[in-house]
Amino acid sequence: MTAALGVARVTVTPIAFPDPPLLNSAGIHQPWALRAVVQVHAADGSVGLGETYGDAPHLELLGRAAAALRGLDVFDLNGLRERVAAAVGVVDAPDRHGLTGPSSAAKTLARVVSPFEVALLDLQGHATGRPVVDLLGGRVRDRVPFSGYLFYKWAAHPGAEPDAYGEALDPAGIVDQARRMVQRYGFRSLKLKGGVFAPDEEIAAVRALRAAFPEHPLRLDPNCAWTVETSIRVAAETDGLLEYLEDPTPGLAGMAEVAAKAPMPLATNMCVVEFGDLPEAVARDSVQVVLSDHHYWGGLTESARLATICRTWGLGLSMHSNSHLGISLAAMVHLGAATPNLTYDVDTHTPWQLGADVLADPLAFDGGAVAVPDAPGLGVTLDPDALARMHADYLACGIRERDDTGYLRRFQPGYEKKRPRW
Ligand SMILES: O=C([O-])C(=O)C[C@H](O)[C@@H](O)C(=O)[O-]
Ligand SMILES: [Mg+2]
Repeated sequence: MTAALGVARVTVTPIAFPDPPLLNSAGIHQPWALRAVVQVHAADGSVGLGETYGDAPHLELLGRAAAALRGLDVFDLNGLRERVAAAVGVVDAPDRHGLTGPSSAAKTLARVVSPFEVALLDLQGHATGRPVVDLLGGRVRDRVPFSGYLFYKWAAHPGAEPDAYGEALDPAGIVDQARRMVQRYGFRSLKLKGGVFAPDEEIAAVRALRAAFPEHPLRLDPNCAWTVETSIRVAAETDGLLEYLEDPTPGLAGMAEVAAKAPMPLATNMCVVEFGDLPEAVARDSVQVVLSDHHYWGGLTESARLATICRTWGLGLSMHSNSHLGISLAAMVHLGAATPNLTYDVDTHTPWQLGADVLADPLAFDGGAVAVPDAPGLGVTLDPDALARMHADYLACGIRERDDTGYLRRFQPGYEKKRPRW
């Protein structure tokens, strides 16, 4: 038997990168998105990478976990979970925007474990000479398909220069954005982030997308901005237009009421957000598609277990995404490639990072898909200069917690986050 490979030390580096003014049901993205890069250094000098949220309360918990990992065998993922659970304790650290649904101690713990688990898998890959996809069960596809993620947005943050995508505040703006995104990345399905304008305006945008892209499967996600009644009405009016309707209304009970009448499947990354949510969701038939997200489901191996549960209960499966960089994209690609029942194209914010990355060799999109790397581990390499620059941006930007609502309130003082709003 080969000797265990122990963790020598762990670093967690908070970083920031420019984020366009994207609107959602919580408000608007701030000028900087926060992330944290985890580097797990093994005793043989190899380094595993992970990426996660960079909000201050989360960073504090990451620090506690990082301090507890010395000597852990990089193959001992159960040991990782035990150590992190002991270091973190029972803590519930919700995010302010609420775009990933309710928080709990179990979900908080899963969020803290995740980047370390990805980094250990990266290390396992380096130790064995195998890509992470092989450690997750082997590849069932060579390319992972993504959907183009469309947002209502301002042309620029107030006082700043417009970004490359410009303004999108009506159906024509959304169609124009979709054209640019499809042209540049080749996406073959499209998701509109809704919950920003009154439902009829968003239905009009979906109709305009259908007219401009007759072959692209479409999705609409208002992040729980609608009542049950509004959701049922919108579902009826978008019959035949959407491959799924994502999180129209809050909660498993409300979603079940909508699902009973909606002509299309309902998807969620807001009401099934941890394993404990699944029994009720299945019993009520609240959702037909689960959007996993390794950042809050506890990492890649736990997300693969979620996929098995979805298959058992006949649930569709895809992946949720919020602002992320290339380490997370690589992790999503390996997971997507190892998941037989990935039934829909995966979400990604990659176009919205406008080229920023911490990697020397970010994975590229071709025909809307990303080829699964063959190199050992995640198959990506950190760019230490980029990391240092983005850490300096973190120190200088002054943002310590994502707050879409507070930022919008600066420009629209009466703005309130309401779920449901309509
Ligand atoms: O429900 C979703 O798809 C998201 O929450 C995705 C992103 O978080 C997005 O809404 C955002 O960041 O504004
Ligand atoms: Mg969603």
